Order: sequence, then C-alpha cells, then structure tokens
Amino acid sequence: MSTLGRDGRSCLLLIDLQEAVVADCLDRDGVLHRTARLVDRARAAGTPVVHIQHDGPGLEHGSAGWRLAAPLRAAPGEPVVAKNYRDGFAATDLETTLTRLGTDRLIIAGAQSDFCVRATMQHAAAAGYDVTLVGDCHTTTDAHHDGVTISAAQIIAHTNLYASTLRYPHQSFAVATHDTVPL
Ligand SMILES: O=C1N[C@@H]2C=C[C@H]1C2
Repeated sequence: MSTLGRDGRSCLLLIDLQEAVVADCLDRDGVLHRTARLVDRARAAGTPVVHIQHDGPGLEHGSAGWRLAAPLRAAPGEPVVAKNYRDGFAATDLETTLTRLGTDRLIIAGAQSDFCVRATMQHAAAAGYDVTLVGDCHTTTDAHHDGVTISAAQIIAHTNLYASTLRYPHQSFAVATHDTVPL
C-alpha cells in the first residue's frame, strides 16, 4: 500500500495525450483506442480520471496541437491539469487535486513514455504513491542522441521493465494492460 495514508482510492492519470504530442508516436491510433476503452472502464467503475495537458512550444494553449487527441475528451467535472514541465507535479495543482480525490494509487497512461510519463511516474513513486503503468497505453517516438538511435519500441519496453521492477518501502508498482488493469 502507498505511504500516503489517504482514502486508498485509485485515479487514472492521462499524461499529455494531445494531438501534437502523439502525432508521430508509435502505434498512435492503437494507443488512443485502448486508452479510450480504459477511460470507459474507469468511468463505469467510478474511478476518477485526471487529464494532464502540456503547454509549450508547439503545444500553445488552445491550439489544435494542444487539444486532447480524439477520441479522448475530458468529461464534465474531470480535472484538467496544465503543465509546463515534464513532471506533471512541477508547478501545478496535481498534488492538490489528487489529495482532494483521496488518491493513494495512480494508474498512468500517456505520452511520451521517455519524457513526461517517466518524469511524472518517478515523482509519484518518490512521493509515496502506488503506481500501475498501463503498458499498452503509453507511447513515444524513436530517440536519437550522441549518434545512438533508440527505437520507440525499445523505449516503451524499457519503461515497462522499469515500472514493473521499481521498489520503494511499503509501496507497490505494476504494469498491466488497459483491459485488465485493476481500477
Ligand atoms: O513527453 C512529453 N509530453 C509533452 C511533449 C513532449 C514532452 C512534453
């Protein structure tokens, strides 16, 4: 169990699934389709859904690229957290929002795996949340650095490996698919 001692509730956190973010990501349509099914499951189960939207270059607030990628849309009353940094907790009201919802466990989906998903997931773990990464609902693009190319598939697989083997005292971490993840 998490170390937060709240209400023991889970929350589905969707990170930056925005048109311009996912445009060139691996299996874009599949990830969005599975995430939409996951959102349907969460809403039917009464599990809160929180949307994070990145504001930044190419993602200017209100622009076409900034919008949540169809078919994803925030339902009335679902929190939408705007951010400017990779970590969804940095300079945002995400922590306040999750506290208000009595959240001890985050179910995480989004993009990009190696940037905002990774940074936000790591912050959540260090802050005491239990975390389940939805292994078939996050994505990214190939990365190139120092003459090395890392494929999106390798990044996604390593992100799942990292999340499934992460350990903190008195906390639990897992990777699950969109159709089986406990809500
Ligand atoms: O992972 C990410 N999500 C937004 C677009 C790229 C970074 C910021």
